Amino acid sequence: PENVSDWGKVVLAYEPVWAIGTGKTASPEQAQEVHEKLRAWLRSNVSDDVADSVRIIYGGSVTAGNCIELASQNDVDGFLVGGASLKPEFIEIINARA
Ligand SMILES: O=C[C@H](O)COP(=O)(O)O
Repeated sequence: PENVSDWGKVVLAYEPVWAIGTGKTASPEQAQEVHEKLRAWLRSNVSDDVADSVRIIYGGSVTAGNCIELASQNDVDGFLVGGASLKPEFIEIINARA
């Protein structure tokens, strides 16, 4: 933590390996559970400020069809999009948290 001078520029991504490019997506509950634990780790090991400001994004078969529900989770701050970023539906994923 002491080696990072600006936590505002740090983005943490959670990507379950079984979800990358497979069409299998973590459920919103699964993603929330992991993101919440990552944020709790930051709170314990770094600071409240960092825990509250670091963006924790989810990656793994995000689509227009599942992005709204995933984005509705408290600790899901955005997405790391692979395959769907090459399709027109990408705009819907970009706007999922708008
Ligand atoms: O680089 C992107 C991530 O590995 C997720 O890829 P995906 O959205 O095709 O599963």
